[in-house]
Amino acid sequence: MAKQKIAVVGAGLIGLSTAVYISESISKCSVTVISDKFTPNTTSDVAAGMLIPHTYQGIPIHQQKQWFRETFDYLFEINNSSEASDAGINLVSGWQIFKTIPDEVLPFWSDVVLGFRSMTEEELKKFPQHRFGQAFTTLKCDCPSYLLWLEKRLKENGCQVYARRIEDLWELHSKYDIVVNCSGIGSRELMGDLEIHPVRGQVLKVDAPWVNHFIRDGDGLTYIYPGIHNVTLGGTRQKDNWSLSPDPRSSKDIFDRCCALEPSLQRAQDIKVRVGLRPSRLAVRLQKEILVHDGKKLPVVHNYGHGSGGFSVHRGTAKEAARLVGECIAALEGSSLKAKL
Ligand SMILES: Cc1cc2nc3c(=O)[nH]c(=O)nc-3n(C[C@H](O)[C@H](O)[C@H](O)COP(=O)(O)OP(=O)(O)OC[C@H]3O[C@@H](n4cnc5c(N)ncnc54)[C@H](O)[C@@H]3O)c2cc1C
Ligand SMILES: O=C([O-])CC(=O)C(=O)O
Repeated sequence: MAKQKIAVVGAGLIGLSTAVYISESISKCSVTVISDKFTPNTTSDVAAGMLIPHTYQGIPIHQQKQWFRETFDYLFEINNSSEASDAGINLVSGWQIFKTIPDEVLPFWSDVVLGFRSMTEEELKKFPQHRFGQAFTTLKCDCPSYLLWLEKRLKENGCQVYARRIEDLWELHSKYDIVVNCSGIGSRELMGDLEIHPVRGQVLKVDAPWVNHFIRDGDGLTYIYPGIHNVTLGGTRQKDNWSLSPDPRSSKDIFDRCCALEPSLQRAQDIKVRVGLRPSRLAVRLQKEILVHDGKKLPVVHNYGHGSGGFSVHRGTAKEAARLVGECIAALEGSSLKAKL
């Protein structure tokens, strides 16, 4: 049976990780990634890259937990290998702190991260405005390094990569058997999906090598995340704001909020401002769709809408997308067999 030709649209975290998973798990296919932007110019490059899940309201918790666990285990294995520095993965310990006791004292992901516990009174003394906290160790990606590492994996696996904007998925019908749509916020235009909307995030990437413990305010707005090459200071969450221009007032506000939690950041150097649009949706769209045009069919697998939590679940959603691609291949093989009989 001839190899099925698969096009993956999008070269952010989700497109690259899905293409890698497909190329490693399905032998009877060839994989091509097509995207108008690549690292370092995607939303995924801007992210802090911390593995702390955000809850998707439209997805059962057991499913989200499984995606997180698969992602955590995958990156933990890389972290424990000689690939860790190339892939930009590090383990980081720290605190998530709350001004009032949260409803969820034990979040669903507490037994996936390492050493989860409540903070002690002694630890909380550092944060006089906060009454409660959780201490744990998790993983962090240096996002541009991780995206380059995924691109390298793709090329080693014999995948093709093309720079091109797709106006309509149907353009791919003449050359490809199956399309995997990982276009993130681009799906609003490409699929006409009005459920997906931007949540603008502005962060600062600073040089402060003495900061090696993360701090996240439980409201999710303020965070200090030390990584391999810099410390990410966040942030903003501006719903339906499409502006990619840095806002100087937000930068000052982020810096002040972070310094209030970690005063030594006043000495941070080399402050760079980055802005990204989180591709937000009530639920990640992870499903098959058959496009039909003039009686011809094009199977599509969607994998987009990861919002604030793409890094935390990407390997799990890539695995699920690959399973759906496998189902499309089985259906195509079944129908070509029938046609021959
Ligand atoms: C400030 C900020 C901080 C964040 N921090 C974290 C964090 O700490 N932890 C975490 O888990 N998540 C975090 N996130 C969320 C995470 O960045 C996203 O969930 C993830 O990057 C989404 O990846 P993606 O591949 O879907 O999107 P993108 O990176 O936007 O990739 C989409 C790709 O599709 C391509 N594309 C779109 N339309 C078309 C088209 N028509 N034709 C061709 N190509 C197309 C684009 O060029 C791009 O390559 C953060 C996000 C932001 C903005
Ligand atoms: O909330 C966090 O800790 C970081 C993040 O995912 C974001 O800013 O989207």
